Amino acid sequence: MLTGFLGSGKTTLLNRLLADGVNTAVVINEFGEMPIDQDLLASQDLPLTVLSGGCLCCKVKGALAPTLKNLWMAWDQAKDKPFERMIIETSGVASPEPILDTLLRERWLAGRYHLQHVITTLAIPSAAAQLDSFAEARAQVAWADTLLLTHADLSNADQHAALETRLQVLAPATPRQTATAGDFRTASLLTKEGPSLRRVPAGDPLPAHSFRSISLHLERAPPWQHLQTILHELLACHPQDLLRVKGVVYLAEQAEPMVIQAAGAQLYPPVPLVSRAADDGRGRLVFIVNGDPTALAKDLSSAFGLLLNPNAIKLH
Ligand SMILES: Nc1nc2c(ncn2[C@@H]2O[C@H](COP(=O)(O)OP(=O)(O)OP(=O)(O)O)[C@@H](O)[C@H]2O)c(=O)[nH]1
Repeated sequence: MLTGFLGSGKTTLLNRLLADGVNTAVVINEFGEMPIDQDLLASQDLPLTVLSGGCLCCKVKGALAPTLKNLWMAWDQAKDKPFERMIIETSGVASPEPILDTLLRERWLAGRYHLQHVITTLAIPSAAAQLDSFAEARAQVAWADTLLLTHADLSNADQHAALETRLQVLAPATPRQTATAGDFRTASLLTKEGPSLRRVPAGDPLPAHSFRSISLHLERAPPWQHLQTILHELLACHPQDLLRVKGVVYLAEQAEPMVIQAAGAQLYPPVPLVSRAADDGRGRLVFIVNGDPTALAKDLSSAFGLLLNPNAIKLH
């Protein structure tokens, strides 16, 4: 299971893990109503289930057991086994407990699947602040078998030290690895076994999330400079509430669709999309917000203006 806060590098790690050629079934959980992650997978030719529009720990928790049962049935009945392992990528705001509760306590599943390893990604520049602010981020660290510290190339010594101080308190004994620019040593991650006896979650109901998502479709292709300016301004105006931007858009100067990503204050350069699961020729952007999303929705509407259809902005 891969977990870790918004934008910390789960999908990047997933792509690295999938590159080893082992047949893998993937279950991706996305908080946003409009899923993006499946388009970001380098390999599209695998058993893939996307559970979107909420977290596996709450809104879509009920979908996990049936999904895993269906995948197991397909595996069991196939002559040529379609996969040898499964990777579950949780949403960035999911608490791992209810997911582990399903995996470890559901008798049918626990008798057929073995939970090998829980990996939690933490982006060094932003993780200490996220751990201070969000119980979900602390739970992701608490349940990890391995902590993978990412974005080392964008971090400085102070950020590293601040995170180390927090981890010494939250998970002093959990092994850690550091990665630079997505250069994960995946072979050593995959051969690791989790604990032979696992702590079983208490199963208590969790407090409700404070997170919401906004999704929109772009009807026109903006030049990158225009889109970049809009996104920079939105990130600057909403430093506390706008946690993540993710999407696939068409740009005026580019034939192929481009992947757009921002996490915290960091806007990443757009990357051409290699292949796309479903292509309707329209750009899609998802914004994950902490707290009331109405102020951001208003700003999105005026910032994107003519690029949008009326009623194109959806709050969830
Ligand atoms: N510079 C740098 N960028 C990275 C690193 N790891 C990931 N990224 C970039 O960070 C952005 C977010 O990475 P993802 O792998 O999509 O993060 P995620 O945890 O899957 O995000 P969510 O699923 O939305 O929570 C992408 O633009 C990645 O290319 C890293 O170590 N260094």
